[in-house]
Amino acid sequence: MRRQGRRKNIIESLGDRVGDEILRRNSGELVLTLPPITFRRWISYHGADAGGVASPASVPEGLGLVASRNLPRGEVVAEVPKKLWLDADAVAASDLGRVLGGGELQPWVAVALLLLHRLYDLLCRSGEELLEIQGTQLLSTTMGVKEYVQTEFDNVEAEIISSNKELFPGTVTFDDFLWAFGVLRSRVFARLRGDKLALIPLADLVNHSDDITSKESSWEIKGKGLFGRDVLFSLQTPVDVKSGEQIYIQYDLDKSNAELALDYGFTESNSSRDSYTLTLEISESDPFYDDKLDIAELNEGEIAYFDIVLGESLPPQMLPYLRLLCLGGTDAFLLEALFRNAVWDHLELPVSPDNEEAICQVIRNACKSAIGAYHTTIEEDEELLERENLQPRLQIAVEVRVGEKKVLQQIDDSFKKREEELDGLEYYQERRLKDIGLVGDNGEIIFWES
Ligand SMILES: C[S@@+](CC[C@H](N)C(=O)[O-])C[C@H]1O[C@@H](n2cnc3c(N)ncnc32)[C@H](O)[C@@H]1O
Repeated sequence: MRRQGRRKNIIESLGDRVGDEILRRNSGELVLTLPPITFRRWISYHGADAGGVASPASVPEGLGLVASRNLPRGEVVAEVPKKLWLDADAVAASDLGRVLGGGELQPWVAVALLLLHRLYDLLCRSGEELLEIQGTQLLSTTMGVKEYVQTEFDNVEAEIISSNKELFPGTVTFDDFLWAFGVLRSRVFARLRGDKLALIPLADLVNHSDDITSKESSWEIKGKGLFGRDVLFSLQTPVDVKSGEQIYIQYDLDKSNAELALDYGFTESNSSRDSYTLTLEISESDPFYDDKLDIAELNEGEIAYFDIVLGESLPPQMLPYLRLLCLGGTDAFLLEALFRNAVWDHLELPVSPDNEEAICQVIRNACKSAIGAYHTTIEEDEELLERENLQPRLQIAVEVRVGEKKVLQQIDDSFKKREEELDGLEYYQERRLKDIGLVGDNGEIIFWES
């Protein structure tokens, strides 16, 4: 499902003048105005199509790469020379590079500006509506991302865009900048981020399929020519593909549905994509705040984030962190400096019934309040998903929120079960008495022989 209807395929506009001819504005939509044959010629002119093995074509996911003959797994389907990439070097070599000098802009901001500079007269200005994601983590992440992009935009707007009107003659709005950010998020290959950030024309047409489960990367950067001087991006098909079928890769096995929705505008039905990030933090009003903070910093840090995946067990560090968070009363001796080196080892196992019960309550209350913040129930969402003709955006939002709720429900259920099992657990004092030989393996008191 496509997130931004206004862009068709940015790649044609990135490389050179031939590309600039291809995109034209048509009732606010970016459209491909040159016939695909011209685009293919442009690609093969630059030697990027690996001998015509795969061609850009219209597919259900928008544009995609289709095999021109039967391709065995590992066959190279695109080889894109560095001169066609949109990366920090392309920025440096452009008019924009001259203006930026060796400035300190983050790589993505520089590339986003280049994108806007090349496309300035083509952008339409429709604002992007938010998904129907009330109560979800996706909403807070989306809002966080928007705020971050807004801050970056305010800086470059003041320092670069408004003072270089010859490079940006139209009005560049926050929406345009957000669009450029969205293009980068959805089209940059996972390991090509940060300083290595680059948009790779042609290769960026490859769509994702969850049926591709191999962890191996489908691409590499190679040197070609004399002494490997010509760097190129080489994309291979991860599986056999028949002639006429689409080539797919796996974008990222580790991304949750919320991340897939945010980055690419689609979700997967695979339950391992349903996840919830629990954020745990020591309360400043905790009477042992300072000691707990010192201890937390030895391990997870002041704020701990735990990604919990549907159907999988809790992250191993979560219970020890929760034990620390809830430590109090007679158990507070573990916070003393004397125990500092061993405290995390002690927290690996149950400390006391009170502590373990407090953990269950804290988590169950947090789950209940998070579930209560969604404006629909799991059942209502499932009913919605069964409806035909659900708007794609609504469908994504519902899939993300129902997945989050299921994970929260799973966490609540597992702590409910734990609450019922508290009597059967072994706690610190018992372990201690066993260690010094005062209690036997079955809990019996051992008396000294006379
Ligand atoms: C790297 S681009 C791939 C080319 C893109 N289809 C186009 O038309 O330009 C990534 C975007 O393709 C679309 N896409 C890729 N795989 C998809 C999938 N399995 N389901 C739905 N959309 C997909 C999404 O819009 C995503 O943001």
